[in-house]
Amino acid sequence: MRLILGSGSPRRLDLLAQLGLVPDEVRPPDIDETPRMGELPRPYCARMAREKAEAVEIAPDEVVLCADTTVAMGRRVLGKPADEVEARSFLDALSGRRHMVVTAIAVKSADGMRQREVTSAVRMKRLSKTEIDGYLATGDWRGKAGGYAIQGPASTFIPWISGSHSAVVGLPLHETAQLLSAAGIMIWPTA
Ligand SMILES: Cc1cn([C@H]2C[C@H](O)[C@@H](COP(=O)(O)OP(=O)(O)OP(=O)(O)O)O2)c(=O)[nH]c1=O
Repeated sequence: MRLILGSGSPRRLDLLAQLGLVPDEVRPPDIDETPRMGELPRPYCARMAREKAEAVEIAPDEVVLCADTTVAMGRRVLGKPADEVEARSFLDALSGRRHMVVTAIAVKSADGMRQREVTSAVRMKRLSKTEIDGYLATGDWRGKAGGYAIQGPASTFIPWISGSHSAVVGLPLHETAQLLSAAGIMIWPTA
């Protein structure tokens, strides 16, 4: 079986490497990521992962892995900020509060689609203007759901998480290994 990573996220490539997997090809999907009116974060995230997998063409001997990470403030979806102004508004909203990070994965092969989603709780300290200004200046918020990345300088803002660290970064490795194995990708090579 050939493994296709249906993602342009360098984080997902790195996380996959932690399973000892190097994709045979990377095929980033191009879909409309606009949430529907009133769509809640978890169903939105699951829909995104599924639509990404549906958008990637595969041959009968290929398995494609797609994922979506969404930050949820209550019923509100915080996606990737379009610009620094939006990133600041996200950080203002997250400051001093607990939020959820949902990552959904979808694995598609000739025998169908398998999906999982993982929700983690993350607490962010109360941020001062100096901290927000300083963090925005690093540019690390770009392309990150909610306008921060737990694996970068924003980790100094996060005293506590409950859930899966790899899921917050972009790919829940436990569930990813399960779905890929079920689809015929060998994780632990036999001698
Ligand atoms: C919350 C959080 C998100 N992120 C990243 C992971 C994802 O790359 C990104 C969320 O955007 P996604 O839409 O999930 O993914 P993407 O657009 O980067 O890539 P693709 O659709 O091609 O798979 O936010 C972090 O790196 N660290 C974090 O702590």
